[in-house]
Amino acid sequence: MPTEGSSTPAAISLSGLSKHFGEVRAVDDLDLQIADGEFFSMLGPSGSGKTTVLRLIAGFEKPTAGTIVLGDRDVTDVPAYARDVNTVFQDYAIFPHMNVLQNVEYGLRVKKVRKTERRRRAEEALATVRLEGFADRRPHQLSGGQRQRVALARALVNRPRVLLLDEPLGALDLKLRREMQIELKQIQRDVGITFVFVTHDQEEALTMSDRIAVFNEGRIEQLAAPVELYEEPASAFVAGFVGTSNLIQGAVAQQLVGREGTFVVRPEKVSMVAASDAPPPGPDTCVAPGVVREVVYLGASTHSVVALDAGATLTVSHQNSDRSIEAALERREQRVVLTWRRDQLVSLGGAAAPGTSPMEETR
Ligand SMILES: Nc1ncnc2c1ncn2[C@@H]1O[C@H](COP(=O)(O)OP(=O)(O)OP(=O)(O)O)[C@@H](O)[C@H]1O
Repeated sequence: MPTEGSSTPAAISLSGLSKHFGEVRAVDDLDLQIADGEFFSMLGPSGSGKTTVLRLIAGFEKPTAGTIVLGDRDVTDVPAYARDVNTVFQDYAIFPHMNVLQNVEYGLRVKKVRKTERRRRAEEALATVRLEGFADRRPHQLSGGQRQRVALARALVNRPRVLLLDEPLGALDLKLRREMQIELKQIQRDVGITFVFVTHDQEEALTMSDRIAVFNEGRIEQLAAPVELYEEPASAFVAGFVGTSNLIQGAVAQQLVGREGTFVVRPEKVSMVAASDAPPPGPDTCVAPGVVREVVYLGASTHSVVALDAGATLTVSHQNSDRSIEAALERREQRVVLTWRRDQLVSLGGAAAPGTSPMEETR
């Protein structure tokens, strides 16, 4: 999977890629390599340029500058239909008047593949997406998740080198979406095709990806494996976009951490205790008294938002496997003490995170 030092060429290489729409720099001087067989996600807020990158790779847009190489072929000036990629969109794009099998066969028919071969490959693709037995159904007789699988089979049947997926699960309800995330990852592993997946849902990206690029204003803020992205965010923007972040900066950092800078500590790394149980601050431990402002019960976990006497507001998360331990403290206006290990602080350079309030972040 990794590109560096590998002898196989990257599935996709973007160099100095830009796309401007008038004044808007939708994609701004992007360099990116995606490895063969990788499940790669582009994550970012609305308008950050993810879809435009996907459309440039597909050939639906012409770059303002830069090159696009698929494998060892420069396709920058190659039209969309002649590129070895397929795209799956959120809105399925399957033909309502054809049954499932005809839908899946369609691309092969256009390419004039012989009937027996066509049938064999379509049935294989339907098996891959676990839709055997649905060949004769019409799209309106399928659930949303099944329709999305037909769209996926339609793309896979062409055996593209690269599959581009633009928020393909966006129209599904949360439960189905979670199931499809796991399934999509399994299918990708089975077929071994490079998947480039666009989403603004950080949990979805963390669940499925080998690597994730976090986009902000047409540029990549950080490119890393899910664990690294979450545990070691490179900027306040990434910390704020991936997971719930607690920022400690300015005078508060000076007081709680003992030095200047901007720091992040994740909510599940912070403990909330009664003042009488608080440890003394030490070289390894940060200790911060405060008042509980909000309590958000989320089923498996509870988030408490605590206004620290030092000035910052932090979110604390704990699992509800043992409700007795912290439940007594989870009351608004309760005085508490927050503690965390100093080595669980991530030190950040740069500017502050986007202005989400702690309550928005917990939901
Ligand atoms: N055809 C177009 N004409 C003008 N501006 C465009 C066009 N397509 C995209 N843009 C602009 O380019 C920027 C990036 O858009 P893009 O769709 O790539 O973002 P995105 O990260 O995919 O957002 P979303 O998650 O909402 O789809 C936005 O400011 C958008 O308004």
